[in-house]
Amino acid sequence: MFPERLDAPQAWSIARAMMDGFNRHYRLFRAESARAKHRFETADWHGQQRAQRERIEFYDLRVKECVRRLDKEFQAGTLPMAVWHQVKLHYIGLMVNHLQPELAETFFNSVTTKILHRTHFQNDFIFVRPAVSTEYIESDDPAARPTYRAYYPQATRLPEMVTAIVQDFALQRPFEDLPRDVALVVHAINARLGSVKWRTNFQIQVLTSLFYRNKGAYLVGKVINGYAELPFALPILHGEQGGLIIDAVLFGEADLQMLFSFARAYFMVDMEVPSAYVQFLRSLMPRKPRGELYTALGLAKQGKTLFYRDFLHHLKYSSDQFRIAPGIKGMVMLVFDLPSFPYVFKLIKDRFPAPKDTTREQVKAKYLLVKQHDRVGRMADTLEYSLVAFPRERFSDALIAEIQQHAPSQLEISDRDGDGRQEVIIRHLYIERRMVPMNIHLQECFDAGLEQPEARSALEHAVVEYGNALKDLVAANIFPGDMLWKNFGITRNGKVVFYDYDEIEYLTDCHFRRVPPPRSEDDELSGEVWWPVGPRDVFPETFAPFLLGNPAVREIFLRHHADLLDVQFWQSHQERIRAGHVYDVFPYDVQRRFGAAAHFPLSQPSPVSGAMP
Ligand SMILES: Nc1ncnc2c1ncn2[C@@H]1O[C@H](COP(=O)(O)OP(=O)(O)OP(=O)(O)O)[C@@H](O)[C@H]1O
Repeated sequence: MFPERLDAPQAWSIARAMMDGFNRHYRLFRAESARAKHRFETADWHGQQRAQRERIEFYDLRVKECVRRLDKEFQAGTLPMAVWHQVKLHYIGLMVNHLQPELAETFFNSVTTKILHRTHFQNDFIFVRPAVSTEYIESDDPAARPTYRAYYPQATRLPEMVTAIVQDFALQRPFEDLPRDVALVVHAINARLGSVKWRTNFQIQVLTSLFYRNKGAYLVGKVINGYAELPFALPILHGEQGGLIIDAVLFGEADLQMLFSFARAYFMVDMEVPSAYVQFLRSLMPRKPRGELYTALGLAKQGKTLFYRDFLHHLKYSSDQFRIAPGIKGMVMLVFDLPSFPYVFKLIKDRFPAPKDTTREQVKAKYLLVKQHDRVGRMADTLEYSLVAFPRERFSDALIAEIQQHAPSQLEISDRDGDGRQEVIIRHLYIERRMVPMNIHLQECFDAGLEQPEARSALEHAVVEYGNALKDLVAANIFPGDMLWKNFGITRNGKVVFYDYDEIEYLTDCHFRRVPPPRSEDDELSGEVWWPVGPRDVFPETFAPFLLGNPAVREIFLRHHADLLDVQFWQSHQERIRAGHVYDVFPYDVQRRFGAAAHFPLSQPSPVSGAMP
């Protein structure tokens, strides 16, 4: 029950201090995101990547700062619960006209859960559920920019309209040839809309901040005509002569999903009302959970909060049991899933068998490296949680036995909150999107029979995509370490994504070597590695025997990606990266590029069909 009177003298000051802490966080977050425009205009690619990496740390730093302040000024840890009740009420009052209330709630939770005991993690003290609505939030500031702008064609034609849309972003770098690019965009829109009649409500709505990431800026919006809405995005890049170019038009939910994929780095976007951005983006991608959209906008803590709320809701409305994930078990990670829920849960085992030579801390460091690095659409993002409780009755006994055997330090089974129900509490885990492991996918193709055209085409797609994934990782200065099929998964859209990070290295830290000539006939005949191998030595010639045992796979791989078996390929890219080159990796099919064929990046256009029949 909430108190009738707010009579604790410190409660208001504590709530105010927490809100100040959040406001400072969002101010810094927003300023860093806004600076992305200048970095883009001046082609400061290394700066952009550094900022993307560093911004991820902002949140935890501000939470720590705030906890320190509360301890110092209010001895927060010693206050009675009656005071915390009132702190929450005052805080709700402070959110009434706030422009980021949902983020402020999450910040409040992060701070209070560092101070209060776990038994108080309930809606009286923290925001288990949101208290404030995010609908129709607008800034009253006359200088504030709206969330999106609407353009109507009445007086103008489509080319003028598209030109105005692009020019309104006032990018401080000239376009190489804007009329040419606008003509290409208009042609694409006309081709897409076909001969439909323009209805009275025909308009184009565009989000007012560009979305920056790596070497690109993305203009995001939708065309509305009658009852139809067509989402679109225009990637703006630097052309070869240094001027700006519109590189393609992406249309529809699938293209946008690829742009906002969980396997890519977070965008930098200058947003005053993030919930309004999320609402707009949701209208373009209705199937993408709101949590993933917040994460894609760099608001990863909010993404985590929403994910967890969705997860608890799913648990309540499902009845299946957690089980060991299908596929080959990991030596380092213990992986389980809930069949009805499209994510996997991964925990680090307590011991690793030979030849694994690593520690829990090193594995965590590799996962962190991936979180902070550009994931180029090829490495799954992970959400990291501590002390997660699951209902015991949802765990199969086999899974409990598995955890007891391989990760006992991570497991507690108890009635933590004293409600008479046993819970499985996992000390530390990662959660990531579930994919179909590649070994299972390939086996399904073989089982269907490669004389079937669909199975053949699915196999071809998977193998070409696998090579592309390796090449995109190269472009991002990543060597996956363990390249076996089982360490890659295939997504709903047929993309191949890597998920096993414990042996990952920067490409520039590896030594790519040729296998030395045999010293004797014995060397030549032995099936063993007889030459000395250093910790980061890699021998590309040796990939074939363990990857390409199947003749059909081998034939496809060699046709498209034989260069991956050549030491020269790896060394030359390593040299370019060392010399400061930042490769382009496009979040869309390279065939979609207007100037396309002229310069493909490292990877190849994918064959069309990726799905299994
Ligand atoms: N995102 C995912 N989607 C579906 N299955 C997954 C996913 N991540 C892991 N798995 C399954 O769990 C298994 C083990 O996961 P992972 O490769 O991460 O563990 P590992 O211990 O690092 O493996 P290794 O022994 O190769 O180092 C995979 O082979 C796969 O079957």
